[in-house]
Amino acid sequence: MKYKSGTNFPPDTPEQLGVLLLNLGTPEAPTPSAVRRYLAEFLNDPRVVEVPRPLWWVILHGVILRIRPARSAKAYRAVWTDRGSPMLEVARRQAAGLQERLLTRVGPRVRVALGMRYGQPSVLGALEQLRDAHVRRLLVLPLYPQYSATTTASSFDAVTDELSTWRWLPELRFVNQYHDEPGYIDALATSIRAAWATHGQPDRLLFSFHGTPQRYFTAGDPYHCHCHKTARLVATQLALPDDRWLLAFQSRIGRDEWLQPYTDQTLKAWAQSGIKHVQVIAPGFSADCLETLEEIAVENRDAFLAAGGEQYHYIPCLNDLPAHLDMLAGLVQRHTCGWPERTAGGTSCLHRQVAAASNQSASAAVPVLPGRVASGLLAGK
Ligand SMILES: C=CC1=C(C)c2cc3[nH]c(cc4nc(cc5[nH]c(cc1n2)c(C)c5CCC(=O)O)C(CCC(=O)O)=C4C)c(C)c3C=C
Ligand SMILES: [Fe+2]
Ligand SMILES: [Fe+2]
Repeated sequence: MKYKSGTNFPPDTPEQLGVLLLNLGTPEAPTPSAVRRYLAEFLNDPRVVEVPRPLWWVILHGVILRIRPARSAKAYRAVWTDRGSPMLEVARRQAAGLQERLLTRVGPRVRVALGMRYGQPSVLGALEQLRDAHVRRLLVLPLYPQYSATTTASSFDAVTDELSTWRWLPELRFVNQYHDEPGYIDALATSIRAAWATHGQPDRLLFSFHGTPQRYFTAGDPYHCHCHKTARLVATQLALPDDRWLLAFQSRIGRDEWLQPYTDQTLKAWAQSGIKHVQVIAPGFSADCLETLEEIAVENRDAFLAAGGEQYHYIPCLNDLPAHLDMLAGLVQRHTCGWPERTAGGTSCLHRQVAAASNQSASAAVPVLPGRVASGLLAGK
């Protein structure tokens, strides 16, 4: 048969709400061969590298995949732990923490699965896991606060490519971005305040975001604007004067112009101009990874100190901080709002049942719907 099916369920099997948590992915090992496999998949994605395919194939296989894997593997070795790649380890904790919160807030019929856009655990495996748990409504949540076609849209492609091979599709919703979500801004501001409490206020705070080629921005990608809005909202919440912070873009690859200013050049210029104490936060990364733990926390630190800087502090990503997971759970609740649930007796809109339940109890507190997926109905926590 052309289209795939999952397990058959008896007619009264309760349906589940599924949350597919996605992140970029990471190599399986910090070795040149594993990194080559990872980069071959990642850099072959037309959302990431918008260059005509035949030309890109020659550059990728003829040059990049011959040189970069060994260099990147060395960097990966510097951040690898006994538990593997930091990004994957954090992602597992994020998925478990989100599952736990949703079980409490939403009810027993909600499943969280983790998928990586490139590598393992795969998007395919995560979708199959949810399908086999009888998920009939699926919320896809890519862990990229700022929308970019290179990341967010690429996650969408991976999900829909797989779903296009299925016979019975779930209902589908997709979180596009959460760059100005109040809980996210609060969590970032809280992390920065904690760094100030430990190290004092720096001369400058740098918000460093992963870069993208400038031409993607010119072509209409909103990523640059989302990054700026995130940084501005955090700075406003901290009441930081404009001359005490800046936004910059890191991780540039190749010779094309990428979004500016560049993180490494900015830090070096600051040190050379006599700025002694900086703190760097990377709000676009939902989990610490190679780009934060090696590039920001080691490489850029060394460069800043070598250029005359004296104090350099990297403020970790939100990772599995309770405030981060609470924000993600709230986001899931809001984005699943109004989803009706199919019950044994037919389809019923839980909105109406919640309204009825809260009419009965004047407190209108979080309504308890035993045995049902109250999913988005309990929006706003
Ligand atoms: C070549 C183009 C790349 C674009 C465009 C790009 C955008 C982009 N990436 C992230 C997040 C991450 N990128 C990470 C690693 C990484 N990124 C690229 C290339 C592009 N990224 C490469 C080749 C690599 C691999 C490492 C290397 O060889 O330098 C990671 C870390 C993954 C890990 O295993 O820890 C993250 C996270 C975003 C958010 C983004 C656009 C907005
Ligand atoms: Fe990247
Ligand atoms: Fe990098």
